[in-house]
Amino acid sequence: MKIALLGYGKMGKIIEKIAIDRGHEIVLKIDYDNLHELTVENLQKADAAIEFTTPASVLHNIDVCIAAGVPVVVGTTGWYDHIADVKDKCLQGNGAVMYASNYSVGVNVFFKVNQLLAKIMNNYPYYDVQVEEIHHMQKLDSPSGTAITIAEGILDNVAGKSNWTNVLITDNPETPQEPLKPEQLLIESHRIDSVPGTHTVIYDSEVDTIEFKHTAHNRNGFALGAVLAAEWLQHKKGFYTVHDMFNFDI
Ligand SMILES: NC(=O)C1=CN([C@@H]2O[C@H](COP(=O)(O)OP(=O)(O)OC[C@H]3O[C@@H](n4cnc5c(N)ncnc54)[C@H](OP(=O)(O)O)[C@@H]3O)[C@@H](O)[C@H]2O)C=CC1
Ligand SMILES: O=C(O)C1=N[C@H](C(=O)O)C[C@H](O)C1
Repeated sequence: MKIALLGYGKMGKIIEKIAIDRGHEIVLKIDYDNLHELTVENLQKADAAIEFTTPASVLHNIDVCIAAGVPVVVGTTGWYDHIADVKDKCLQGNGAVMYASNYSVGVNVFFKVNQLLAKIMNNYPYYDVQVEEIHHMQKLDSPSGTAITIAEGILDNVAGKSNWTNVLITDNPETPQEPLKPEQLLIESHRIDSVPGTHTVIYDSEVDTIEFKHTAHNRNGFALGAVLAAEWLQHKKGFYTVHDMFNFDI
């Protein structure tokens, strides 16, 4: 398969290696310094595009892929308020778009078990629940997209929680913190060194604590999942999430 890489940063470089190892060819690489090469004509040289850039550029990049008729796997996070608009554009433009807050198999298993755990814990309202995420210092968005997906899995199943709220923990003890309402699900974000991504769901009661945790050791799992998604999306039309590709029903 011929692949266009939109974004050639930490993820783009690993995706390139994994794609080549799987027998694919990279026909276009777009980064901040050659944005003028992102044209419909150039994109049409590819069978699929894989997009890992920034929250500020992702919407434009998806638009160009739809205009070119090239399926696009979107990894960028931090744009999820626009999902409904992007879905409309994709369907109206007869495009093919897949998005996911996290493409790794391990995290997608974690998402599934998180929903099951939340269903069980809904019967025990004396446990309070919160989500914690830790990422590297260069991360632009908070909370992480993965933490949002985890929070949605909890909000769908735990009756005592109605919406999530985010606190980015800084080193500054003066940073004001709003008091939390009981129905708010806290997502605590930490930015430490070069951590690839750690997510923990914590159910806490007076008598004990249950911690459910996923730790990425590197970015290879995210990158492999994105390449698998491009293989899956090739020749399809429509708007998909990674859940359409992974089937963990038992
Ligand atoms: N869904 C998933 O599984 C995962 C998602 N992510 C998400 O992917 C995104 C990228 O992550 P990561 O690779 O670590 O980030 P990086 O900052 O390492 O890479 C982003 C790259 O995009 C480039 N860029 C900026 N603007 C544009 C543009 N308009 N068109 C093309 N390229 C552009 C940047 O160039 P320059 O540096 O010159 O500005 C940079 O090289 C983030 O949103 C992150 O949250 C990350 C891991 C897994
Ligand atoms: O920015 C990152 O690095 C990551 N972003 C994704 C997210 O926001 O959840 C996925 C992964 O955790 C790494």
